Amino acid sequence: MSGLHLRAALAQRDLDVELHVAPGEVVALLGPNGSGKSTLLSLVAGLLQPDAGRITLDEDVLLDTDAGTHVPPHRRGVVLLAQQALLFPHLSAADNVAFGPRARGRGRGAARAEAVRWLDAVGADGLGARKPSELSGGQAQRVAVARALAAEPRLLLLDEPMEALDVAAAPALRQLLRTVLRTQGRSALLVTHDVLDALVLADRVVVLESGRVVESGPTRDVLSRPRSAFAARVAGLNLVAGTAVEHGLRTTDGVLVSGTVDPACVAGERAVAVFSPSAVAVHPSRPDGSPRNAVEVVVASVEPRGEQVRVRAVESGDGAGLMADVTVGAAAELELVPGARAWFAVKAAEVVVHPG
Ligand SMILES: Nc1ncnc2c1ncn2[C@@H]1O[C@H](COP(=O)(O)OP(=O)(O)OP(=O)(O)O)[C@@H](O)[C@H]1O
Repeated sequence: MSGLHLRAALAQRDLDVELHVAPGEVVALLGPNGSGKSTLLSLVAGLLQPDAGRITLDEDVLLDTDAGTHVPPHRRGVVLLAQQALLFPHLSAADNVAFGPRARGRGRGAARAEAVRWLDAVGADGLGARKPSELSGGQAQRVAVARALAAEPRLLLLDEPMEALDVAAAPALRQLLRTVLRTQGRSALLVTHDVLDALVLADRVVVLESGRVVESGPTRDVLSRPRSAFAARVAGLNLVAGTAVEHGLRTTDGVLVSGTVDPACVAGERAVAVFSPSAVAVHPSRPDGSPRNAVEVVVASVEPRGEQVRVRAVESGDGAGLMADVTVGAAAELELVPGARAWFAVKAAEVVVHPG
């Protein structure tokens, strides 16, 4: 058995969960407030004890309530990166990062050298001499990431690491985490409220509701075809997979989807185009005029959603499974019923292409 295996029940938090993170896998935990996401991370980190359960990481038993095993947090080989950077206030940034290597028995010089390397890797070079009180929120979070990674955890626990950052700083940290998690094949369990974090960082999504796993699967499947109420609420986005090209992506069927390309995309590598169903216009025939992404679809279903109706395309062809939100009037006028043909169009400005 390898990777993380967890089975835990904690009545006080109404939690009863089984979870697996494979070696090198990044799993995003999604769920409403109070669904138990942070509690789960605390159990893995060893900050909380379940009433009953067993947690193993690779060949090590971290917890076994039957056998009375409880490995303390600092000997679990896991690191928890919280919303707030939680750096040691009296140590410089470099000493904060060197703390992990020192704890692993590295000499002062070697630990320092590792700290410099990690600060460099997270784009915080030049900040090593500063105390945490002299860092901005974004800088402190970068240093915290460096400190977490320098500890060489077997599993990285991320509790909404982007939450405390302003909107301007979040994309840079997201990209940094992506680079680190992908290139180094790190295993991680990521708690997030943000679909984009899950999409960009995670291989798999696990949805918690009321302390139970209600859905799990590859990120794109869960986000594009959500089965749980929560996933449907947070996701419900159109996702089109393909390969990044200069101004968008190309699907495996050769269809070009134009959009704004995230700078983290590399041409020729896997990417996913994301756009909201409300950005999709529906036409009876091929729309002309401004350059748009347009595809002919066969309507699979038409479901009321408040003031609007959601039109879903059949699961085959170029526009497989795409969704469009239109007014009730438009749906009637266009005679959008299952089996009908229609054109879905979305402006390039409404499409964002992310690494996939
Ligand atoms: N320190 C605590 N003491 C007692 N109960 C707690 C404590 N922290 C959380 N809980 C309860 O445990 C349950 C799970 O909470 P938890 O914080 O794990 O949820 P979460 O999914 O991380 O929520 P959020 O998205 O709001 O951070 C909730 O019912 C919550 O009220």
